[in-house]
This record gives sequence, structure tokens and C-alpha cells, in this order.
Amino acid sequence: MESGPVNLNEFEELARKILLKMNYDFFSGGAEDRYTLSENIKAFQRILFRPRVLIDVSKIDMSTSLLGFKMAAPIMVAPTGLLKLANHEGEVAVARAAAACNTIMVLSFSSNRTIEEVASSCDAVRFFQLYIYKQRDVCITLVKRAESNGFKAIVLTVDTPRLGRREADIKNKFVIPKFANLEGLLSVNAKSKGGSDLEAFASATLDDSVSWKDIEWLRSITKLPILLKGILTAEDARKAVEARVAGIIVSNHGARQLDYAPASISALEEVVRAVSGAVPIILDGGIRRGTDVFKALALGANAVMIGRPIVYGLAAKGENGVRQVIEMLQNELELTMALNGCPGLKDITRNHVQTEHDRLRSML
Ligand SMILES: Cc1cc2nc3c(=O)[nH]c(=O)nc-3n(C[C@H](O)[C@H](O)[C@H](O)COP(=O)(O)O)c2cc1C
Ligand SMILES: CCCCCCCCCCC(=O)C(=O)O
Repeated sequence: MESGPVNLNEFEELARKILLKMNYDFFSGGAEDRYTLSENIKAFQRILFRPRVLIDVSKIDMSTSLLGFKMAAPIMVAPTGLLKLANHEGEVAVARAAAACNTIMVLSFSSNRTIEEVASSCDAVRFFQLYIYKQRDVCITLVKRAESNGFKAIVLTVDTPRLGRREADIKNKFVIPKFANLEGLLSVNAKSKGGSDLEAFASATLDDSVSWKDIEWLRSITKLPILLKGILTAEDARKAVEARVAGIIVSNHGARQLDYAPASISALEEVVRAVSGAVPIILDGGIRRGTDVFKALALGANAVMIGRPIVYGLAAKGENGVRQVIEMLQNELELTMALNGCPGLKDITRNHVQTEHDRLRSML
């Protein structure tokens, strides 16, 4: 009997075999030369551990909280759109799995199941991800619907004034299913002339004049805490704190936007230093192992989010697959903590990892 996947990479392999090529290419793809896509993985591999021994690790506590909301471990679900292309249950299956694993899911605005369907599917803490659209009334309606359906924060994605150039989608003439949340709100003719429909839709709807003053505008329409997703520099991290956001997500959008942006793990430390504890920091991009989660925490993240592995779990085995993906990562983190001599998250320090910068500095 063939055994099931034993790690997140094997889930990707299974999903690749199951999915239509056009859909697998959309989920797995990155921008242009996909330099950042490979760096998101390789940069983690260049970080090594400095494990400590002879510490009692018979009990490991991974529990934590973010903005006051408790989680079993600092591993959250990143917003990913168009999940009907992976499984007919789409975001509802992901929401149920996240709830079962006692973690926070960020629901993408571009989901194929509505805010209301996800909210009524199970009881859990959830955040809602938003872009700023040319039609501001669409943003207002979505934020109000998220509020009235019990979502606890707004995650504003700020790295997408325009859609990155995803050449696989252009070649495949990628066709998008309906954005469930926009039904009756927005009617746009988004048929590409020979390229990706997503690109056509994005250029018709995304507001590329968005600037820092719009954070104030967003605050004026909601009382929910606002997190900014897509910060990669100390300069922008300081501006985000000045703009009184509740949290920062260090992210390059899974390398789907600006190619040759740094791996998000490589940008983490400068953001952590700039913010110096003022707000929580979440990291996403390239997390495939519990060891990656530990490295991000050691470099100052409060939590991480995972994108593609959730989609692959969903494609491979539906809700159960998503649960297995989250549990695998939680179990791997627990083992990594034990082997590094860290019984609790507070025991994980900068001294537990050695980056390439550390190695270069030690040679000077
Ligand atoms: C298929 C797919 C769809 C995504 N959709 C969104 C989205 O709607 N909004 C958003 O802010 N980020 C979106 N992202 C980016 C993720 O939130 C996250 O930043 C990224 O996937 C993390 O990298 P990882 O996939 O290596 O874990 C998407 C990513 C993928 C792969
Ligand atoms: C009404 C606004 C339309 C915005 C179109 C952009 C959709 C992006 C979909 C998912 C995504 O972020 C991704 O990386 O893919």
C-alpha cells in the first residue's frame, strides 16, 4: 500500500498530479524569471541552527496569541484566491481545517466562497484580506460585510498596485472563475485578448494610485485593526508604524509580484529592527518546514503564514489535506524546538540561528 505524503513538498507533488496544468501553474507560479520564487526557498536553506543541549524539552508549548487572539502555534493561513480551482469546497474547507487546528485564517477578498459562507461554516477567529479598488464603494461594502460576519481584522495587501507579470498564466490564457464576493457589486468585462484574464481583471479594477494617505481612509471606514501585508523594507515598516497599523506582514506575495524583490526571510531582520516591538510582525513566503518556522521566529517574527502548501493540501485531499498540512508543520515545529533546546516560544532567540550575514561578519 502506498503511503500518503509525509511532508509539505510531497503534498505539492500530489497536487501537481491531480490539478489541471493551467490551475497548477496559477497556484505554483511566480513573476517573470521567478528569481524571487526560488530565493524564497533557498534563503531559508542558507540559515543554519546553533542548537543548545541538555535542556528539559519533555514539554513543548507552542501556543501564542496575535492581537489578543489565541492560536495553538504561530502558524497561520495566508490569503489565497480562487480556491475553487483546487477543490469544489474551496475556502470553506480551508476555514474548517484552520478552525480544527486552532489557528487563524486570512480569507482572500478573491475567494470563490462568499464571506458569509465562510463565516457560517464554523466558529473561529478569521481576518479578511482586501485590496483597494478603483471603486471605493466596493471596498466599503466588503469591509462592512467582513465586520458584520465576525472577522476580527483587515489585512490590506499593499504590494499589488498592479498585478505582477505571471508568464505561465499568460501562456495558458488563464481563465478565472467568478469572484464570489463581488457578485452583484462589480461588473467588469475582464476578458483578456489572448493572455491572462486575471491580469485583465486586475488592471480594470485595482487602484494603482493608492498611497499612505489611504491607510487613514481605510481607518475612517472601519474600527477593525488593520495589518499591512507586503512590507519588505525598514523605511516602509517605520511608515506603517507611524500610520498606526496593528501589525506588519513581511511578504513578497509568494514571489508573484515584483521579481528580484528579496526573499521575505532575508528582509525580516531589517523590518524587525525598524519596528522594535511596536507592533507584531508576521512573515510569509517559502515556509515549507517546521525548521523554516523556527528560523523566522528566531529572526524576530511573531508568527508565520503559509500560502501554497494549504492550496496543495486542499487539492490533494480537501479539508482533511489542509488539516494534515497544518498539523505536519505544527509537529515539525515542535520537534525543531525540542532539538534546539527551546521548550517555549520565548526560549527561541536570535542566537539559535546563524545567517549568511553572520558568517560573512565573522570572517571580517
Ligand atoms: C494561488 C495564490 C493566490 C494568492 N492570492 C492572494 C490574495 O488574494 N491576496 C493576497 O494578499 N495574497 C495572495 N497570495 C499571496 C499569499 O497570501 C502569500 O503571501 C504567499 O502565498 C506566501 O508564500 P508561499 O505560497 O510560499 O507560502 C496568493 C498566493 C497564491 C500562491
Ligand atoms: C476587484 C479587484 C480585482 C483584483 C484582482 C487581483 C486579484 C489577485 C488574485 C489573487 C492574488 O493575489 C494572486 O497572487 O494570485
